[in-house]
Amino acid sequence: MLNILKQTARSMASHINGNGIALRPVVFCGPSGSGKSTLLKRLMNEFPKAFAFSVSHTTRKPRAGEENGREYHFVTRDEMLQAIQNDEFLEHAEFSGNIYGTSKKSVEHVLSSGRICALDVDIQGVKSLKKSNLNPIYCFVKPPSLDALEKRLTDRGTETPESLKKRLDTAKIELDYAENEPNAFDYVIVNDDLDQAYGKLRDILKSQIDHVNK
Ligand SMILES: Nc1ncnc2c1ncn2[C@@H]1O[C@H](COP(=O)(O)OP(=O)(O)OP(=O)(O)O)[C@@H](O)[C@H]1O
Repeated sequence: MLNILKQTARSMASHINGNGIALRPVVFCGPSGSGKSTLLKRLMNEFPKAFAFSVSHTTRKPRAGEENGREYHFVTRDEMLQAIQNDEFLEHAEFSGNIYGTSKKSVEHVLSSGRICALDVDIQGVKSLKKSNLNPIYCFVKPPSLDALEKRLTDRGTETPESLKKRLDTAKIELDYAENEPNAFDYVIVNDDLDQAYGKLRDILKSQIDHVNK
C-alpha cells in the first residue's frame, strides 16, 4: 500500500504547470481555531488564480453556511471507511469523533489545474504526508496563547463545551509537537495580529505565487 501511495505522490510531486515550473503544494497545520481557514481565505481572495484548495473529506456534519464540495466533501462514516479501504486517500485521521482525509483525487484535481495546491491537515496528516513524495511546504499556524485560542473558538460559536475541551486538549499536543519535533515545519506563523500573520504568509509564498503569475 505504501508503494502505491509513494507512486501516486511521486507523480503528483513532479507535476509541472503551463510555464514549465513545478509548484510545491502548501500544507497548513495548526490547532483548531488558530486561524488556518481565515488566512487561507485571505490568500485565495488576494490571489484567486494562484491557489486552489484541496477539498478534504469529512464525516462531520456541515456547519451553517458550509456547502458540500466547497469547504469539505461531506460523507457518511461508512462511505469514508470504504474509500479509505479502496486506497483513495493520501492521508486520513480521526479528530473529535469524526474522520477527515485528503483524497488523491482532490489533490490531483488542483495540480492538474496548474495552481498551487493548499492542504489543511492535522499533525497525523503531516506525518502521513511526510512519508509520501508530495514534497509540500509545511506551515504551522500558531495561536498567540491557549487563552486566546479558547476565546476565538468560543467567539466562533461552533463548539459545545465538550468539543471545545477536546480541541484545546488536542491543541496542547499539537503545539508541543510543533515546538519539539525537529524540522517538523518549514515555517511557524504566529497568528496574533491577523495582518502581520498574513503578511508573513504572503512573504513565505511570494516566489511560488510569482511562478504562477508569470
Ligand atoms: N488573528 C486573529 N485575531 C482574532 N481572531 C482571529 C484571528 N484569526 C482568526 N480569528 C478568528 O478565530 C476563529 C478561528 O479561526 P478559523 O476558523 O480560521 O480557525 P481554523 O484554524 O481554520 O479552525 P478549524 O481547524 O477548526 O477549522 C474565527 O472566528 C476567526 O474569525
